[in-house]
Amino acid sequence: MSGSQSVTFEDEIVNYDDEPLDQSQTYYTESDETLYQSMQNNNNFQQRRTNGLSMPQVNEIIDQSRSHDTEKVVEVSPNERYVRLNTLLGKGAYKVVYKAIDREEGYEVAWNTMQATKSIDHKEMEHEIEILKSVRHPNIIAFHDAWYQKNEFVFVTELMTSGTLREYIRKLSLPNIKIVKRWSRQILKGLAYLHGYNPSIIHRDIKCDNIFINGAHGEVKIGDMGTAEMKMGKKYTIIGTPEFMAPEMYEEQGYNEKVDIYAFGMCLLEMVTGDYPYGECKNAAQIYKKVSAGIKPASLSEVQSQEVLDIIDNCLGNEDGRMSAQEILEHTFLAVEPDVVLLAADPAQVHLTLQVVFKGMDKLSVKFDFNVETDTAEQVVREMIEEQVLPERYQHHITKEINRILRDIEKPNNKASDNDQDDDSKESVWRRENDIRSELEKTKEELDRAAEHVLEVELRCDGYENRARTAEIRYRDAVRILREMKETQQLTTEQLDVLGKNPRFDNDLKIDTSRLLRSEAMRLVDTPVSAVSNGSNGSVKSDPIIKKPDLYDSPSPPSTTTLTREALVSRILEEYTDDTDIELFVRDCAIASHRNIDKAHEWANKLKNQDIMTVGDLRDLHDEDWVGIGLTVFALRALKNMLKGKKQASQSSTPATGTPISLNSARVSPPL
Ligand SMILES: Nc1ncnc2c1ncn2[C@@H]1O[C@H](COP(=O)(O)OP(=O)(O)OP(=O)(O)O)[C@@H](O)[C@H]1O
Repeated sequence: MSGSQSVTFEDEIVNYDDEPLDQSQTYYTESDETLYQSMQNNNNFQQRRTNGLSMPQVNEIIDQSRSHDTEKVVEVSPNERYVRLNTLLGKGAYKVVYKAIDREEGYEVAWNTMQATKSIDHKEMEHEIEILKSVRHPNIIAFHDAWYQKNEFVFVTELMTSGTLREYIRKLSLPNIKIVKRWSRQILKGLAYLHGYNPSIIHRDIKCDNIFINGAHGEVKIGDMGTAEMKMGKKYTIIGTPEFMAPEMYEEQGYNEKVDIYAFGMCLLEMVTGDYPYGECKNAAQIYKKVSAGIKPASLSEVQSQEVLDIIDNCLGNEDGRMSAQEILEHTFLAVEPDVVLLAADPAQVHLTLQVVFKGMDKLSVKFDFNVETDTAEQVVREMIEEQVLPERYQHHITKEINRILRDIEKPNNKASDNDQDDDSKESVWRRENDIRSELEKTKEELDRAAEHVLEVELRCDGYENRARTAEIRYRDAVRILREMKETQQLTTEQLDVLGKNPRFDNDLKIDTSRLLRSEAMRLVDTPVSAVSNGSNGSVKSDPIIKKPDLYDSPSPPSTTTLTREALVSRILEEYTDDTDIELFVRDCAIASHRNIDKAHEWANKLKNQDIMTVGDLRDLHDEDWVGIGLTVFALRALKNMLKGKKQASQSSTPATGTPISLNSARVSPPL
């Protein structure tokens, strides 16, 4: 326990020049105006190096405590609120500390006992106790109660579970820089609180032995407030632990709360090096000499981090240039980057209220308005720095934080608009699909119609092709027949010339060659294409003379010239186009059916009465329409056959003479 023992330090420190130093002892002088001084009844607080309990006595207490298997109550406070257990927590130069229980609140506390050699000034003590009671900070061990009994001063404080920082440093061998930062921040926050108290409270014995840890949560708290003193003007009492005492504490002009900053610098040095400051010194006097001469602890050379070195240098430097606890907290080494939080926003999320929050440094926190439509993070932060509302070093970080908030605000909107867009695009896709589907159906229908039409056209084309082929064949045949007929005619003439005066052939010789021509043409029209094309029909090629009797059986046709009949044949052979005048067609038809021109007019008039003006109109007629025209069955057949390029006679008649094919439809047709 030597490391945590406190001892008083006489103002004539030179007396201890050769005495070995008991590290971490706290020293007091007669001029000190502390609680302890008042406790000594009119400045009778004597310098001492023990607290009245000898080490054997302490060890005996600890042994006694350990020998008890279970904790038990051994003492009750005068107000009966606190009960002391037989569990010893530790012992310092002045104090023996036990575990106790606050019966009112039900939690464990520390029962600190300190021997008083003389009676104390109760009035002053009560005043100081009230101050300590009013000190409330998460980084300062809470003071609960105090009383004086039987030459013993007792005060109850918050219980810390994990010992002191110094013990922890020894345990960890060398705490990492993250832990050092965390501890430092908490110590400085406690100090900033004390120093900011009105009036300021100077601890005067800041050292790693007086800083306690609650291991479960890593909480660090400043303890041993027994040396603390309200700053009512400068302080002159030489009090503290030599290694941690600022040079001004030894000087006549007095000191202020900055002595705690000096001590913190030594704590930081111990934290980062693991070495006790001035470990190279044998006693307090050597330390004093070095401190007075401005010689820094040797372990300072072990400090690696320049930032840490800067802070320690500043703390150990001149009192006036020493930073305050708050300023050290804001040093880049310890500064916690501020957060920017969104406090409020209008429904449209245009006008925002933001706040820059410095954790544990509420004074620095800044609340400001931000207009999303007109402001930019960069510009707003720059303005705040210009107005010295924000430290410049946070410019980049705060700008980034504001932009992050702006992005977060946009996200839900984006999400919403994304959703809207999704819905919109879904809708439009759905619409497009529907449109495409109906378009497809329409196109399909059109395609079907077009396909039908194509089929029709193809069929028609086939028909035209067939007709064209047939017509060509007929044409060739007709040309050939004509040629043959001409030859026949020539032959007949020659035969006549040869036969000369033979009367038996006289009538025959009078045969109208034009009638022969017409009959042949009609035969051709009536002959199936196949028969014509392959020439299998022997009658076609037969000598027209042989057929003479058939021809002569026919009634006399209207008188026409050979040329007219040739034209008629060729016209018949040609396809009648749809726009062929109905009169022309009917006339041809009448001629072909051996009817006279009057009959042709009669037929044509009946057709015209039915608005049938062209061959096309006639073709468009349905079967039932034909009946309504008012023509005779013969006329209808003649027209239909002519229209189809056929002669009804070929389908229905049997030649009267037994000849294979009758060429004259009129012969078998019913009389008109
Ligand atoms: N609040 C506490 N909770 C738990 N243990 C404590 C508490 N206060 C003190 N102790 C234990 O008691 C020991 C002695 O306490 P402290 O160091 O305050 O005594 P001291 O006599 O004032 O010492 P010094 O003046 O030499 O620093 C400590 O080392 C610690 O182990």
